[in-house]
Amino acid sequence: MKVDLTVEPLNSWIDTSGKPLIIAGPCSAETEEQVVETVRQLKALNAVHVIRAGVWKPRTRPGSFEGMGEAALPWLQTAKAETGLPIAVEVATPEHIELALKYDIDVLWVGARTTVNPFNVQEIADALRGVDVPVLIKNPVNPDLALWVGAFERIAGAGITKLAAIHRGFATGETSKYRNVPMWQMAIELKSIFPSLPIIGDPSHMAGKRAYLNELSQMAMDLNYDGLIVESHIDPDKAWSDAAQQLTPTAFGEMLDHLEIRQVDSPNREFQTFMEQSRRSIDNVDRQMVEMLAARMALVERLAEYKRDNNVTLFQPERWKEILQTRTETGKKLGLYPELVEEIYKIIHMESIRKQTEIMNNSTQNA
Ligand SMILES: O=C(O)C(=O)C[C@]1(C(=O)O)C=C[C@@H](O)C=C1
Repeated sequence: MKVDLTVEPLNSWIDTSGKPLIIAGPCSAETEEQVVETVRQLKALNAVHVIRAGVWKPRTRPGSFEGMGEAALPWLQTAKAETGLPIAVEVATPEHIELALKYDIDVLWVGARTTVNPFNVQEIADALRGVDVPVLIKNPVNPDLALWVGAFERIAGAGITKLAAIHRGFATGETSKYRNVPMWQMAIELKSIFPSLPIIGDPSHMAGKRAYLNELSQMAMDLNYDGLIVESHIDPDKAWSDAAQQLTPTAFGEMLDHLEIRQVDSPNREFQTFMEQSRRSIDNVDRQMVEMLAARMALVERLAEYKRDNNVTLFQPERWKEILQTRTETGKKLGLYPELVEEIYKIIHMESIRKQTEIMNNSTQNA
């Protein structure tokens, strides 16, 4: 999938002095005092560029706190007037957009529960036509890259060019220590489809618990993300939503201090030569791996023709079991994770079955 998107670089609409963009603020705006005090403390860190606050909260089940709605917007205006920090809120309907713009909200984000629904995203896109506002789009709740891509196409189609993605992790149904499984490869794939699209990590929603915020933020930085969006509350344990994953502004500042921000490259000559040589060696190994794969496939093809002529099924459970066991054992002895070898062999085996099916079906047609 290769698509074109017009994206203005982040630094054209927000000055971060070359540092990663830091967005922070409470999960929900609860009271004027809570909003203003949180924003004051975040401003004092001297590291936050944009304030986030949930005003309309999509909740899985009715009956829980669904946000203060329009009443909270003047509090955000007060916090902005006092600190000079721009404000971001989540919008899910055309009415939210109208109200957010009426109260001078600077940045809008589309939530994970909205990105899943193309009708909803299109309504938002239509409401944004003719408006020049930065829009951040969270990944859909489920790991469906096309929905995320489609949301960008719809919003960009309405003329929005100040765009960024928020990677908040996915509900996969698997058990994980995280609330939402990061699936980092989804963001990497999005970035290869839209190379100029900035990606912002949302460790709060991935983690679900503040204990995991450090490691997830570091991972996002190591993957060269353009920024972080983190939930911070003056009294997290008393927060009306997402209490377990919010940090006090002070704890958030400490976390930021401990983050290692690495550079994409180094001008050091020795480093450059070493990288150059290592990459040539990797190229060599990779070529051999691909040649080996092709050699294996050629063997499978011959074997499939024999199976076809002798009327034998292509899937051989006992042999497959033996392959998985022996290959993961060999890998383990060489220091490879068994899961890695297993995943690679599952793909190879499926391709082998696909190729054999093709050969068998061809015979039926030719017969
Ligand atoms: O050994 C076979 O019978 C094959 O068809 C080859 C192969 C493989 O790719 O290694 C493919 C399918 C079977 O389930 C087991 C193994």
